[in-house]
Amino acid sequence: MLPINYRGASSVRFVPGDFQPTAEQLAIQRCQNRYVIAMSAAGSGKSTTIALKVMENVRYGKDPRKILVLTFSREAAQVIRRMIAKLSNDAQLANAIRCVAFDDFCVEVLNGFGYERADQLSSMDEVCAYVRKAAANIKKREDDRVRPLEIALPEHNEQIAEFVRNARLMKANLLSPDLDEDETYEDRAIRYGLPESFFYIYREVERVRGTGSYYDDRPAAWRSEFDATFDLARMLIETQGRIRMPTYEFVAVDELQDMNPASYEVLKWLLDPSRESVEGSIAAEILGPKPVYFIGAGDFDQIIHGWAGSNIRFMKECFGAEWPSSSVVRLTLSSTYRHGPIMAKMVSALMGDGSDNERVRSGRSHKTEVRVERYADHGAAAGKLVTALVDFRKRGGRLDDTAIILRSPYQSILVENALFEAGLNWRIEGMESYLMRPEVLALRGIMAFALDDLTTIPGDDKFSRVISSLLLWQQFEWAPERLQGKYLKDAAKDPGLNFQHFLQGVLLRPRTIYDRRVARLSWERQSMEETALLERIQALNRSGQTAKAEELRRRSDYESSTVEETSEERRNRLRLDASVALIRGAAPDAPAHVLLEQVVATLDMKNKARLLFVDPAMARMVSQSLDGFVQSAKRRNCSLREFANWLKDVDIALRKARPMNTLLVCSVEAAKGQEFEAVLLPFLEAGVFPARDADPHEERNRFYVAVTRVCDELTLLVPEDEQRVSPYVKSLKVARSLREGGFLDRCSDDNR
Ligand SMILES: Nc1ncnc2c1ncn2[C@@H]1O[C@H](COP(=O)(O)OP(=O)(O)OP(=O)(O)O)[C@@H](O)[C@H]1O
Repeated sequence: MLPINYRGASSVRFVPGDFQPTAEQLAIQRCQNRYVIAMSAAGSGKSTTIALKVMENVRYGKDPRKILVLTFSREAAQVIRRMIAKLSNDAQLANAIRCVAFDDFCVEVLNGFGYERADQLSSMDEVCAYVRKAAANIKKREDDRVRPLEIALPEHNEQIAEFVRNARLMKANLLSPDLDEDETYEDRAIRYGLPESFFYIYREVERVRGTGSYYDDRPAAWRSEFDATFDLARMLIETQGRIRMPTYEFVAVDELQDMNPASYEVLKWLLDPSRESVEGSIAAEILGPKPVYFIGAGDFDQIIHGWAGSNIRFMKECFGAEWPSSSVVRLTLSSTYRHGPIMAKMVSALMGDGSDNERVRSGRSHKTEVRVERYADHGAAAGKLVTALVDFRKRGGRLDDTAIILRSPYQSILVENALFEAGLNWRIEGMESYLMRPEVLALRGIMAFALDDLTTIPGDDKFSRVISSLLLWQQFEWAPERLQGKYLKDAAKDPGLNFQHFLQGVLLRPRTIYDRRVARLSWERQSMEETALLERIQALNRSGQTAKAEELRRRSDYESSTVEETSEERRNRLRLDASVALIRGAAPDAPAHVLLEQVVATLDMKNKARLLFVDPAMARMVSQSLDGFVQSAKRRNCSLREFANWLKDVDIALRKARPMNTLLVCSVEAAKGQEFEAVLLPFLEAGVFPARDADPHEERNRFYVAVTRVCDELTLLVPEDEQRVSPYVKSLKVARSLREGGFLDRCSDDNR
């Protein structure tokens, strides 16, 4: 049943009035059960069905403001909102319905409690500082004890990264940092198969973070990703729901496979009707609580957030276990409407058990073209991407409905450069443009300084971003307050001058006792202290205590003239100095890539990456990014000044890009929940996708998510050397699927 006016090349894939739900969708839409669960394949219309169900609720009188749609990414929340708008042809209605990512929803609820807002940390590296602090607290405490415990504290980045990952899993599983009654650390260690020391640190980090009991006045000081969900879930358990949660009459969760025990706890409270009477609504007290209706839709094969506690066992065994079975219905959506029969066959081959069982059928007669392109090296792959895009556009394809999906952020260097050279506009989701990555910004900052041309880095935010990157790479300790507030505002007035001052006067000058002391203060505080000192000296002089005044002045002079550097600080300073000298001493036409390679080596950036980035995979990625940056200079084959100016042009092009006629370059995570007329997947080779050391199961799911984003045209770029082709591309059995689908003539590759 698919009499739909399909529009092919358009991101609006149906005409609002013409849309006809399938029988399966109608069954879900009209189902009267209180809890509806639909687990089915990618593109089978889950989000669409959620949108239909939401509209059905509105049609039957539910206030749109009493409807909540939760997803697990902001992009996916946008997709549902757009679907509601399209299906209902009513943007206002779509805006009235709350569509929001789960953790953002929890942040909003927690902020509504009137606490001061917690700092939201976005990277593992930011969390790392707090782990170190907690480890130092434990060490100090144990050192003070007569019989200190033997606790192995994490010191190196890799240990800290492992700690952060395990702590996330514990939080996803709602494990309180405090021991239960009669429980010992040893019990916990045995139960969860982790060392005892993990639980000591977990407890201390959470104490420092101050998750704060609801009855406690102390709010959390900071939250990293998913902490808000954990905090809210714990508060709900602790207060037995006697806190002001917003109430809804219908709740939908898309990407249900990403639920974990913590998010489930929040969901349970949202679905618990007895809360209304707790809030004292008179109507609720007389009539009894109104039931809250629920729909959840997901796909087990799309679990790519195992580190955040998503797992099939929980979903199959625990999710909804306490709901009365008569109220729960599990319905399915068996056909995909995103892509045609060939893709459906390929997906079945990729995810199947080796048998010929179809995992998913296509409900579309419309074909999905599949191409496999071979490349000699990554530079050639980027060139082939551009050729494919230009050809696609010539055939009437829309770039704003096209995505290049990347496995790893460093891969964007070649891709962005190739797009720029071809005059194609792009935007980025789920990662940063390589131009804004800290290692590249640090190099651009050094180039700008040595060449004495800060205009090569455009944008009002350049000052703070370049300085933050340089501070990071120079391992230079500066209070975060110094990068905010007045100093930056002043600096922005004349960034060139201030940048020179910053490098010359701060990073390249040996640190004195005074520098070290004020590095921990804000600029305002430093200036207050300086004024106070002057006033004190003047007052002493006025009152005739000249010796005391002289003593104060001498002490202050001593502090500002006595160098106090660690050997590491000295090494880093000298390395920076040598890098600047190297650029300044080079001939004006010396090739950029040769100089950059020397600068990267002089600064020892690759080894430093292992020290700076907590996650080893991140350190590896940074190293690859540095190589990619040098390679892109080599491809330009120009002087450093020309290269810096060329980077400026790329930067300006990216800043100017608007969604219209702009293709998307994104991570798999950001692509999840979205779909595109054309999808291009470059660099599909063993060790790259699947990435080395990644969980193979999750990696295969990641590949599945990436390929299933396509509607009409899929381009897979693989190496010429068959041995190096990604095993996932091989499992798609492209040629076989095309042959069986009766489209062998369309196969541009003999990939079996
Ligand atoms: N009844 C239908 N007729 C035609 N097209 C449909 C129908 N239902 C859904 N679609 C289309 O199928 C495509 C996939 O739908 P949707 O995004 O809802 O799938 P999904 O299962 O949520 O996908 P994923 O899990 O990959 O995010 C969309 O383009 C949607 O418009």
